[in-house]
Amino acid sequence: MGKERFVSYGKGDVFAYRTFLKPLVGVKQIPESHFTERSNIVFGVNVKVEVGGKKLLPSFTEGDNRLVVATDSMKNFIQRHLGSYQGSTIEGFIQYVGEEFLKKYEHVDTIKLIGEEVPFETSTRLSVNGLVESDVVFKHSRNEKAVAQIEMVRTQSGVEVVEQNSGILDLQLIKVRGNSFIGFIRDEYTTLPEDNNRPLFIYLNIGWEYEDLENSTGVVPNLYVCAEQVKDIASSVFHELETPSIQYLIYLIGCRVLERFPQLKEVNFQSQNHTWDSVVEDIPNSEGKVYTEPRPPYGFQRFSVTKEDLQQNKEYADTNNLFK
Ligand SMILES: O=c1[nH]c(=O)c2[nH]c(=O)[nH]c2[nH]1
Repeated sequence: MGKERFVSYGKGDVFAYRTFLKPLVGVKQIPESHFTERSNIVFGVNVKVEVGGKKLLPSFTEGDNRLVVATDSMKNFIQRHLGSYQGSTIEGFIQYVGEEFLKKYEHVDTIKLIGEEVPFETSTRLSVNGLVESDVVFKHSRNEKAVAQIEMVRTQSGVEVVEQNSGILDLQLIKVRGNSFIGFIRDEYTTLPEDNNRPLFIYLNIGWEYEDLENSTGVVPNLYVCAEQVKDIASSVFHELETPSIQYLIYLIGCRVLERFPQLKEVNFQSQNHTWDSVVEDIPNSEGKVYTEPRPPYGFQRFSVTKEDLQQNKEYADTNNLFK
């Protein structure tokens, strides 16, 4: 038997904004973060949907559109379901859309949804008590954003989730001192000098997977992992560590995330090195320097950290008195 042919189609950049979605309150507090809740006064999401199934084959091979749900209708389906969604998270929303879509269109066997946050930050306003957060004006943010993905298949008994993950995209952090990169292989190809004090600028995508799928939706807020908190863990660990490399930094960030959130089974990383190039090394009476953008190309790392890593790292930390 040959491999079954892969058939799918869908819609990208389905933007949907909901005002006054149910707030996410009651999340666990962690020492690395001030974050307490998401007001969800503005909830923005950019969804990509992809559906598949054997019955869609004739639409490709015969031009038979009888079982084609127009991708335009998929867009409407997603947007209208944001109006009826009762929860508070992107994960919960895309799971709801997936379940309802497979219920509505019985000839569709699989659905994959990616939801990227369209982030809005709070802004301040002047009140009689001084500066306070506005509850009506928000600032469109071009910084990092939360993301979630779910993949579901129809089975004989119902619908099964075959993959779920959450994450944060495009987190960009600069640490101005306390970073080295030394001790790497020096041979006939090496031109990079050893550096005891580099301005380390990193781009991070961080993903995480739950032990138990149920916890990913935020229905039990205390067991939901907020991207805002993972971001704060990343910057906190970056601050604490005299970084010998990005490789070791992301490993320790992963261990800390797993320590704070035992409901996760894995944390994974895609990092990029965008360390600035030096232009002015010595400024009189100043610790400062002048830098510019690095020349291409850029370096990158991919790594996943699991519970076993956390255990090993704990033993190491205990014997070396780290994180005290
Ligand atoms: O943190 C780093 N890891 C590397 O593997 C590497 N390679 C390189 O040229 N610079 C860096 N920095």
